[in-house]
Amino acid sequence: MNMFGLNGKVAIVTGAATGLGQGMAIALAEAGADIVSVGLGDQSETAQKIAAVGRKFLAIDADLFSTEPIQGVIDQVVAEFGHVDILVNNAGIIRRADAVDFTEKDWDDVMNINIKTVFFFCQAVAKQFIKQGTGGKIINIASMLSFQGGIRVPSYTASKSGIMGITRLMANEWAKHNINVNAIAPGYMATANTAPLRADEERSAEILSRIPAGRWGTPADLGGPVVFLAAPASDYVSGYTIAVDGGWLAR
Ligand SMILES: NC(=O)c1ccc[n+]([C@@H]2O[C@H](COP(=O)([O-])OP(=O)(O)OC[C@H]3O[C@@H](n4cnc5c(N)ncnc54)[C@H](O)[C@@H]3O)[C@@H](O)[C@H]2O)c1
Ligand SMILES: O=C(O)C(=O)C[C@H](O)[C@H](O)CO
Repeated sequence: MNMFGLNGKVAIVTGAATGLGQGMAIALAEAGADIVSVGLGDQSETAQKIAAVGRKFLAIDADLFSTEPIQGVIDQVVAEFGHVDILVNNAGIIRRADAVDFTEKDWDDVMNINIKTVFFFCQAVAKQFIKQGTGGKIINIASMLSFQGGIRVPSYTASKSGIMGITRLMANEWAKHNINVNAIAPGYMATANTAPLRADEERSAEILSRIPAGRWGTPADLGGPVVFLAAPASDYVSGYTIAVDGGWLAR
């Protein structure tokens, strides 16, 4: 068995049209998986990059603000490929304002997409893994702010700390079905999510000065960790959140 091989596996990646999701989708495809990208926006760039690797690609338009599309997505994937093996819950949003000014809408919007939908996507795919009798791999995208408070991102911090907690809970309950649930906590990565931070010279310099690697992360930096957590190599890793942060947390 190739410990890092994903040949014959089907991976659902949410929010893979851009950024970290696209980077992880490419890495999973390079390891042999066929890719289903679920989310909003133009998926053509991801489609092109997966085709270049020689794997199958299916784009499904779905607004993950609501849990409503989830079962239909799984049914469509099973109809197309016959099975699903890997779920990467990557789609997420951030809203920034001081805690004293933070609105209820910004709280609810972030919590809906970043944690409620993630939990119910995990639940639906776990039911499918159990039905298949194959086990499976779930990888949730957390953040440095699963471990730290941060500033001006109250609902984001709540959602990403919550991700670390429910990742452990689901791992505990579903290990008996050979389902591994783990998370990746990216550090400060150069994507649309952090564009306002990188545009602010002072904040950007402050962040960079704290990263031992001396640079912002890139989508490709998540490739190795996501393939590890999707592959047989991590079969005994359960409920863990791996920081991929250029040393930020260790400092
Ligand atoms: N960039 C960072 O520094 C960083 C650090 C830690 C964690 N993260 C997390 O990584 C994940 C990916 O973010 P990114 O940095 O690549 O930014 P991004 O904005 O490029 O990616 C977010 C993706 O989620 C999708 N999405 C947003 N709302 C959606 C909705 N309602 N329905 C379906 N899809 C939706 C977007 O279309 C997009 O493809 C997020 O969960 C984010 O919180 C990012
Ligand atoms: O601190 C902020 O404003 C962020 O943007 C946090 C980053 O997006 C990221 O989640 C850090 O891991």
